[in-house]
Amino acid sequence: MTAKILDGKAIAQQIEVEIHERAAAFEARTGRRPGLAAVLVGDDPASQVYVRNKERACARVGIQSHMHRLPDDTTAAELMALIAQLNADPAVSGILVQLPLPAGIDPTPILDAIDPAKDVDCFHPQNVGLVSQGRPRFLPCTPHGVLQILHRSGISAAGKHAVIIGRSEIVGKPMALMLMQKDSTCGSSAANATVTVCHSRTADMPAICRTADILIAAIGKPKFVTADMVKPGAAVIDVGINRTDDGLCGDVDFESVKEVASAITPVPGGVGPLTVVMLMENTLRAAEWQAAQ
Ligand SMILES: NC(=O)C1=CN([C@@H]2O[C@H](COP(=O)(O)OP(=O)(O)OC[C@H]3O[C@@H](n4cnc5c(N)ncnc54)[C@H](OP(=O)(O)O)[C@@H]3O)[C@@H](O)[C@H]2O)C=CC1
Ligand SMILES: Nc1nc(=O)c2c([nH]1)NC[C@@H]1CN(c3ccc(C(=O)N[C@@H](CCC(=O)O)C(=O)O)cc3)C=[N+]21
Ligand SMILES: [Mg+2]
Repeated sequence: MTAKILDGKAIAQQIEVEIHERAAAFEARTGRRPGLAAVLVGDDPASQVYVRNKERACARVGIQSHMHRLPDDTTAAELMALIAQLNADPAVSGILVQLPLPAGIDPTPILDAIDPAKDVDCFHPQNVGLVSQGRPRFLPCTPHGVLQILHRSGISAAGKHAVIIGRSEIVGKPMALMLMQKDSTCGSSAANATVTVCHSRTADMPAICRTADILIAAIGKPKFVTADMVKPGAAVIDVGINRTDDGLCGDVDFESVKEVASAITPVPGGVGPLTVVMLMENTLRAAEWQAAQ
């Protein structure tokens, strides 16, 4: 079997059209644009790329982007002062602090200081709690993007065994929460999957992965998932983005796994573009709620 390639870029473009229309309606109704403040501290090259992609997406869908590029010797106190200013600014609907922060700054108090109503990454404990309880205010961008890829490709997760490799707060853990939800929480079909989460302490991981109908890799290790770890006919979602000497690659060994899987996301052009567009959705959602207050 040769897998169907799930074109994340094309799916993201479809969703962008929908968001563009909603953003235009918002502007017509309120006389102002939704605004996204992005804070980038330091000069990490990957972060520069991601933030630039987010800025460009804002321009395409009709969201005003407010960029804050700060030097890598910025202090935690300076960052806290900026967050307070953005929290109070009515032109700012959503706030994103790009991770990782420079080594000297603990991200937790910074992220916790973001107004939960503007927390478009869905990192604030209040928003994570709401997702966990199945009554989300925002949905975390990358896991939401993965669900959109599945939904818009006609791959139902209901009753399936979904195996996630990785338990980070940004990808693996919220992915598990969303896939196990009973009811529809994201405007796509209810997930209703049976979920297993693997991590670096998991014993006999290849055997667990081979039982997955849907295998989601969020590890951060190039080509970690090989064909022998994949059940024939499984859908494989590659969240990983690794910069190697041969360029960008995912956590999945695409060339071998595509011969076993029924569907697979490429890197680039898979999950990444969905992460960006779901951030746009959250920013618009934030603006709509704030306008209704
Ligand atoms: N496409 C997109 O939009 C996004 C892509 N990414 C990419 O996804 C990848 C993962 O990101 P992120 O979740 O932030 O990464 P983290 O480094 O925070 O988490 C990696 C996870 O993988 C687990 N892991 C590491 N090595 C192994 C191993 N040998 N066997 C099993 N599990 C292992 C870790 O286990 P343990 O917890 O035990 O340490 C951890 O839970 C990265 O490549 C990142 O660049 C991230 C965010 C968005
Ligand atoms: N506060 C915060 N929120 C995040 O959502 C966040 C973050 N910090 N830190 C880093 C990770 C990673 N991430 C990506 C965003 C866009 C692409 C993306 O646009 N990818 C394209 C292009 C990739 C490229 O050219 O490098 C693709 O996969 O096709 C990827 C990954 C968001 N993250
Ligand atoms: Mg990708």
